[in-house]
Amino acid sequence: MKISVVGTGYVGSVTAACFAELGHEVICIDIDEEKVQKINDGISPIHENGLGELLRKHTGRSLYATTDYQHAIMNSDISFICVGTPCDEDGKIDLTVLKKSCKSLGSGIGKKDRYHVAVVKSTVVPMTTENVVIPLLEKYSGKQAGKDFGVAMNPEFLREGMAVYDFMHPDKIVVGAHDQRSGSIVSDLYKGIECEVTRTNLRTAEMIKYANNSFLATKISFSNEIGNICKKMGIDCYDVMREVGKDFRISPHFLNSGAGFGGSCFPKDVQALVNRSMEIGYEPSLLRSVIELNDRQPLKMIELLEKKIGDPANKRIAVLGLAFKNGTDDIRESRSIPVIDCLIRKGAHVVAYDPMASDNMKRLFDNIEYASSAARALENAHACLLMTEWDEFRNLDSELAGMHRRLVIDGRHLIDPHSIENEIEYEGICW
Ligand SMILES: NC(=O)c1ccc[n+]([C@@H]2O[C@H](COP(=O)([O-])OP(=O)(O)OC[C@H]3O[C@@H](n4cnc5c(N)ncnc54)[C@H](O)[C@@H]3O)[C@@H](O)[C@H]2O)c1
Ligand SMILES: O=c1ccn([C@@H]2O[C@H](COP(=O)(O)OP(=O)(O)O[C@H]3O[C@H](CO)[C@@H](O)[C@H](O)[C@H]3O)[C@@H](O)[C@H]2O)c(=O)[nH]1
Repeated sequence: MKISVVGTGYVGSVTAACFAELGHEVICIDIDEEKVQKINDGISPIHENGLGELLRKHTGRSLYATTDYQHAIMNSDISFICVGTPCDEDGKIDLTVLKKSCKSLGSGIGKKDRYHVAVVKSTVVPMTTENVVIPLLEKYSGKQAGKDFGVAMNPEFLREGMAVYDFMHPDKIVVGAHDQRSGSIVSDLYKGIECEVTRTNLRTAEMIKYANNSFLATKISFSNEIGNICKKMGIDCYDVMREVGKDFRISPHFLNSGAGFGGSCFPKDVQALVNRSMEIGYEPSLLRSVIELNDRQPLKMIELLEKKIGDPANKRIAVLGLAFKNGTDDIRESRSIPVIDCLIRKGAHVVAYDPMASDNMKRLFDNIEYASSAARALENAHACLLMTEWDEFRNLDSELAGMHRRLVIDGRHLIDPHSIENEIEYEGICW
């Protein structure tokens, strides 16, 4: 099939490259000329395992990028909308970019005499496709959804760092459709991937994505709550959760207590669902607590630090890990951000290190020191805060020797407390 992908950020570039790998012809559309150029040069616009290889393999053959919506729509049969859907200041989903892309897509569909299917892949709160996307497409195309063009909603469940693998080996493929014909066209695109396609309606597909992310975020906040209670009683919560996870009804995944969840999805998606629930007259008290606990959790790192060293003012504090998780340079909603912010306000001298994300963090904090290695960051530091689950932080040893005080506060349970040598003081956020 001939596919166009609108928005070639994280999800868009992975979707485009993976559909090309499945044998489809793909045109990427973006308003960012730099991204378009990168894709046409076979360079990945984001840091993601395996994506560069796929783009090098398919660019110039079955895949290219353009800023020209009209050209892309004319030369494809299906368009996947993969633009960002952030939250505004009140936590409400911000559909500005989605609406703009629907306007351009609608105009393109209006000028076409062949059937075209518009597919929402962006995460949107339930009923957005029905109440916002379809009316805009109809308005700007002058055509009728279901009759002249098709509409579907196909949420994406990939994880950053594992995005290509997740796209090609999904647990589920969900296709919500306005009409049978669009649903079948979208489902057929996934032939070649070993996974059953679940067919449903538009709003159910939208809700599956929010329920999925909210449940995973709830598992993390639940584990953090148990971890905080365990810490107060001297119980090892990691021993506890390991046993809890053996229950097949629970599973061992996403039970790792720590400094909380970050990233471009969980925080904004749970928040958007809370907001949408309030709009329809339901108070989502559990989801609110999930967010509140997650907001408080990183500040526990500071509480532990102050308990150990007192006022951090003028003390050199090493923050190891800036990315929101390992395997990515993405710092969106990273739990390091509130920690660094708080340390700066308290007058500490912050020295940060991350194997990938320092350049991104420099755009947010240009008033802290950035080190080129963990060892450099730790030189003469009064404490080390471990914030991201990078493997290289699991075996810190000689690096700790240069510290002024060998105090490690572990926000990700990276170091086995039982393996700690005598001269190192260790505090786990939940241990
Ligand atoms: N990042 C993830 O891991 C992930 C996973 C699953 C779902 N999602 C969802 O997918 C959507 C996209 O997320 P993302 O992280 O890929 O976003 P992103 O910000 O990385 O990418 C969005 C892209 O859209 C482009 N864009 C902006 N305006 C445009 C327009 N008018 N026309 C065409 N392109 C335009 C931007 O230049 C950018 O390249 C969101 O709804 C998100 O919630 C993200
Ligand atoms: O036991 C755990 C597991 C994760 N995390 C944290 O949770 C956050 C998110 O991790 P992860 O889910 O691996 O990353 P994302 O790439 O944000 O992926 C999530 O968000 C995507 C966007 O919606 C979804 O598509 C994915 O299915 C969903 O896992 C990170 O800060 C992790 O440090 C924990 O604190 N404890």
